[in-house]
Amino acid sequence: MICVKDLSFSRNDGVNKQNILNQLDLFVPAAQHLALLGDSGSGKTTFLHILAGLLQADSGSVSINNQELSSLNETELALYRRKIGLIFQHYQLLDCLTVKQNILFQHKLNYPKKSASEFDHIVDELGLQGKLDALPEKLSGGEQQRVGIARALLNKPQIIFADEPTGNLDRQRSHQVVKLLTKLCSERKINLVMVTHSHQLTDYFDQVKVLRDGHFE
Ligand SMILES: Nc1ncnc2c1ncn2[C@@H]1O[C@H](COP(=O)(O)OP(=O)(O)OP(=O)(O)O)[C@@H](O)[C@H]1O
Repeated sequence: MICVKDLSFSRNDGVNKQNILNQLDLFVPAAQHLALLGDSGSGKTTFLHILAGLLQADSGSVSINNQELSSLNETELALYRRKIGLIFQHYQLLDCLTVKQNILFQHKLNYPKKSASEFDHIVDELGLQGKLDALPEKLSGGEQQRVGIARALLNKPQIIFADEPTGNLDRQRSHQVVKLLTKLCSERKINLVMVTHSHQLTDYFDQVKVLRDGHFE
């Protein structure tokens, strides 16, 4: 569950102050999926980073599953970040590692002593069986993004934040990836927040918000 109240964020380069997000309110019930749209520069990534605990708001509150992010110290924030999944436009895979190693990488860092019990199942659902020993450069964009999704899901996140995960894919692949991502999140009751430029992809979501000039339309 995501609850945002009266959230504002600005950037200050020492000379000028730029208001980026102004008094935003948002409620996404547990397990629901939100699509976040808006023109380039409207603040979508900034908002996503605040929800993910990577940036701190100037004012207002962000509560994720009843945990107020501004009240967390650095250690608690690090623990919070372990419980979320991040998916990026440019996949952020490690070029020198195989698909299998990429999928397991974050899980190994977060939980060195735990086995990745869902590995086979997730790889199967994402159709990556035949690709496990390949390097990312040998994969298509859609396949690389499915690796990114597998890596995020393996940590059993409570929430997934996806920043334009289809930004590098054609229309057909975009639909395939978003359909799969929303299905897998629904089955696992994961909250999903996805930034996109595409209105055509919003049909897969419970809620759609559009950012304009720092406000929700
Ligand atoms: N590190 C930074 N330093 C200074 N300004 C920044 C920084 N990152 C973003 N901005 C500014 O904040 C505003 C919002 O940027 P943001 O990346 O959140 O927009 P966006 O809606 O995600 O854009 P896009 O769709 O192009 O990715 C923009 O005016 C941008 O120039």
